[in-house]
Amino acid sequence: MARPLLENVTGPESIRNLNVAQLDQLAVEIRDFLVEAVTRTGGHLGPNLGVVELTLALHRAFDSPRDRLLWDTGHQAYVHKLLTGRKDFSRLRSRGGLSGYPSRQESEHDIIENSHASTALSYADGIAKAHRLRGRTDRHVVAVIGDGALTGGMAWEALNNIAAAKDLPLVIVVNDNGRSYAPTRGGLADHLTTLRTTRGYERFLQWGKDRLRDRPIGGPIYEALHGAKKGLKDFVAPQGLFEDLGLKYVGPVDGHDVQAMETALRRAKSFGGPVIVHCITRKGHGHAPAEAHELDRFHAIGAVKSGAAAPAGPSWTSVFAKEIVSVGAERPDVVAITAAMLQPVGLDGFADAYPDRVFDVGIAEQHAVTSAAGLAMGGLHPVVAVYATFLNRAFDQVLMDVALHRCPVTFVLDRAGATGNDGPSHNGMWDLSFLQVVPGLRIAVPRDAGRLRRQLREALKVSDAPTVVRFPKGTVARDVEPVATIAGMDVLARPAPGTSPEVLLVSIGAMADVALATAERLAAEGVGTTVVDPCWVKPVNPALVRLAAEHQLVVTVEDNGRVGGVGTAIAQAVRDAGVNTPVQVHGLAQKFFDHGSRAEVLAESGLTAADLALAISMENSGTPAPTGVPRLKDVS
Ligand SMILES: Cc1ncc(C[n+]2csc(CCOP(=O)(O)OP(=O)(O)O)c2C)c(N)n1
Ligand SMILES: CC(=O)[C@@H](O)[C@H](O)COP(=O)(O)O
Ligand SMILES: [Mg+2]
Repeated sequence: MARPLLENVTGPESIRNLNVAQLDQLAVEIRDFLVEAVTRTGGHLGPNLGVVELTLALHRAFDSPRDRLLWDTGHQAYVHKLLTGRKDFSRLRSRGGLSGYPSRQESEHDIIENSHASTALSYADGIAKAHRLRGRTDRHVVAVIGDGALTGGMAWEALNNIAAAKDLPLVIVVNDNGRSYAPTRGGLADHLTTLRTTRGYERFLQWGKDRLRDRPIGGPIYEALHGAKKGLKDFVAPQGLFEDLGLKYVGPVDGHDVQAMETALRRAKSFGGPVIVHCITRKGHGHAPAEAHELDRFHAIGAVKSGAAAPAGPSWTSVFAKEIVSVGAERPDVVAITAAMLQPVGLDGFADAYPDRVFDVGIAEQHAVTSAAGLAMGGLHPVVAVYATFLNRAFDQVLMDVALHRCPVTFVLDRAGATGNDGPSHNGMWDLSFLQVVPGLRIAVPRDAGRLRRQLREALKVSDAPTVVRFPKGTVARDVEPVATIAGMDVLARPAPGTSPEVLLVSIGAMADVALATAERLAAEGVGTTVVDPCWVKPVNPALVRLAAEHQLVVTVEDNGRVGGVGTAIAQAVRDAGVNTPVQVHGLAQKFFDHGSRAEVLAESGLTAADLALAISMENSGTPAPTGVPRLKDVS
């Protein structure tokens, strides 16, 4: 379809003189653009279809970037990007293309790049206070937060502070579509539903809108009714949780009505203190297949390429999903916890089979972990299934609530290692580092489906310590059977007959194929390599230290940040045992990676067979590093 209005949008100022009909037409054009573009590249189609009118109203009521617009989680900022001069979505989430989240290097209109949910209100609190202290009282801060993100604890820590700062010019837009992926759970969600679905209040507003809107005097009366004092709302809707906190509340507003949204936002802006604008939207709005998609309203879709080959095999997640269901039949003490991601982490089958043994705590990873400690203290064995990067925010809970009490909690960390397209805050590259310091906690890193099934069961058998099983995103690696086992470790390859064992290549988890290919390259140079997979990487297996003593060089390869990871722990154990074999540690560079494919992120850190073989050969022969290959000392 032609998109004449969208084509003329070069920045927020372009939409400020459009009339209602033009805005409605522009919304149609934006939706059409999003469906076409995001279907081609993959991305967060549903959330962005739900915020078209909301974003138009925001950029009309406020003056970005002077006014700061913050997007919680940031996956719903595509329309914001379109309205701030970024229309080339052809390489969305691919290296060199637009990020799938706000990006400060892309635009001065973008402020938060972290894709971890429930943070926007805290940023807003800080920025608004900074404006006040710097005398910038004419600048507004607006935070858009979803009903899902509002179930995160940080959001309530922020609200507690914001509510106390009566003169803080801060507008909080609650984008309430009733869903994270699935319908949002919990008492807060129920309260929002009450506000949203109180028929009397909605019907009353609709009556006002229909009858008053087009009359000359109707507008102001409608405005007065819509911006009703508390009395009206109490009369037709229950006392608001937010008002109990001392926050002004405007809404619920139809988030798909640009005019109503703009009116509400301007009213909120005029208050001069913290205000909640509760807007009601529909995820996937305006695109029938998304609206009909019961699972998650096209929350995050893959690229729909005509004729694209089907995935090469099952995903890591699906292997876990199947195994945990069979474990559930054998172990009535096993229960599971998700942080609003039941299906993405593979617990949907378990939930279908054992509905009473799955708990969706909302986007509340800290609560998930300590609640798991409670479940364990109650005699159960909880499985906490989260994306690896999201466990970061529950580190203290793992350390002091689970490990200190030696609770038998099993953490299943999906999307561990380089994920790539979701940008720097989604790479699960931290867990093998920060979990190293947790006393008693044990970590399994399966290399394939067979090991995932086995190690999950091994983890669930541990009754006096927390355990971790972590695996990457995507298609599960092919099964690699060991040629031998040594004290629970799998030997994947030995030096060719007649070749002395020079290099001990320690392959961690899904890096097995890269490690084996590296060993082949080294063998071609006559370098004898033993490839070993420890399977359980924490604590370091003493047999690995003994193997190190039998080789001239130890090389470790892991899909985690280099600093403080498994390789570092092995180097420390080798040193502590008085073994002088040098250890060469390979992992992801300790940096924030630009979005790109998993392969691009791994290659950027030299985690390819070619780069590893070269680095090992150089180390082995002591020759100076050729240009281009990151010397280990050069890669932080
Ligand atoms: C700490 C954290 N946990 C989980 C996620 C994964 N996640 C991304 S979007 C999303 C749902 C967000 O729901 P909501 O805030 O209501 O926004 P909507 O998609 O409905 O617009 C979740 C759980 C995340 N980004 N951050
Ligand atoms: C925004 C967010 O955190 C999730 O939607 C994430 O983007 C999903 O990642 P996967 O596509 O790997 O499930
Ligand atoms: Mg939502």
